[in-house]
Amino acid sequence: MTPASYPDMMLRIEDMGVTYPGNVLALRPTTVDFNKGEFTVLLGLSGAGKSTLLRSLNHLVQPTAGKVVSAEFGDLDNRRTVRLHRSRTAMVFQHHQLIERHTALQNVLTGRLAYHSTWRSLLPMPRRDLELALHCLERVGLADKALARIDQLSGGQQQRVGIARALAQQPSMILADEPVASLDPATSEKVLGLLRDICQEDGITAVISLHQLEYAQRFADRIIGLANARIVFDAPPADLKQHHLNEIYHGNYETKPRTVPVPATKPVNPQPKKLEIAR
Ligand SMILES: Nc1ncnc2c1ncn2[C@@H]1O[C@H](COP(=O)(O)OP(=O)(O)OP(=O)(O)O)[C@@H](O)[C@H]1O
Repeated sequence: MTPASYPDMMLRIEDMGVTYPGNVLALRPTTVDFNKGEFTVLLGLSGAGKSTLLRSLNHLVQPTAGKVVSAEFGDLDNRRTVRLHRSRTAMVFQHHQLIERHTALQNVLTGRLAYHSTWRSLLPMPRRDLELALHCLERVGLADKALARIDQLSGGQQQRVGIARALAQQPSMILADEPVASLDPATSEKVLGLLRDICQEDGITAVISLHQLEYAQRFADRIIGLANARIVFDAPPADLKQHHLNEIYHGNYETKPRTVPVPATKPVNPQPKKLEIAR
C-alpha cells in the first residue's frame, strides 16, 4: 500500500492486533483507515479494547500483529518513523497528566518539547513558542489563566489546558482517551464541543474514546463500536441502530426513553391512625 493511493487516509491499521502478556486478547487483527480531518469516537463497554486501539495508534501500546501506517511517514516499523509520527500526534488523557504545581502556560509549553533537542529544552523556551502557547490558551478560553497554577483550576479548566498543550504540539492528529470521564455533564459537553470545533477548524484528525453514547452521537463524524476485542460497528452516528447497540453493549442499552418509576404516593398529611385500645 502506498499512502498516495488513499488521498483521504491519515493513518491506517493493517491486520493490527494486540495480545497482552498472559495471552490477553485485547484487539483482534483489524484493518481500519482513519481519514484526514475526521472526528472518530470509539465506543464500547469497559474492557472492550478502546484504550488499546487508541494507544496502539501511536505505539504507546505495541501491536503484536500487523502494523500501523502513517500517510506522512510510512510504516511505523522503526524508531525513527514512530518518533516522527508521535511528534505530530498529540494525546489528551482522562486525568490530563499536567504538572499541578506549574502554571497553565508552563504546562502548555511542554507541548513544544518534541520540537527541541534534550539540551535545548533545559533552556528558556524561544519567544515564538511562548507566543504559540499563549495563543493555544486563548483558543481554549484560558488566556487569563496563563499564570495560574494547575491546582488552582477547575477540572474543566484543567482539561482545557490539556487540549491547549495538545494544540501547542501543532498536531495533525489528536488521540484522546476518555477525556471527559472525570467531568460533570455540562463541562463534558463544553470540553468536547471545544475539542471538536478546534479539530474542525484546523483539519486535525481526532480519535476519542468515550463512554457516553449521547456525546458520540452528538459530536462524532464516525463511530467505531467495539465489543470483545472486535470492531462491531463502523459508520456515521445516523447509522447506529438498536441492534448495533445490542451488540456493542451486550444487550444492555435501551435507546427508548426510560420511564422513571413513580414513587408510591403518600398522603401529605396522613390521618393519624386511630389507636386501638385493647380493652
Ligand atoms: N497492560 C495490560 N496487560 C494485560 N491486559 C491488559 C492490559 N491493558 C488492558 N488489558 C486488558 O485488555 C482488554 C482491553 O482493555 P482496554 O483497556 O483496551 O479496554 P477499554 O475498552 O479501554 O476499557 P475501559 O473503558 O475500562 O478503559 C481488557 O481485558 C483489559 O483487562
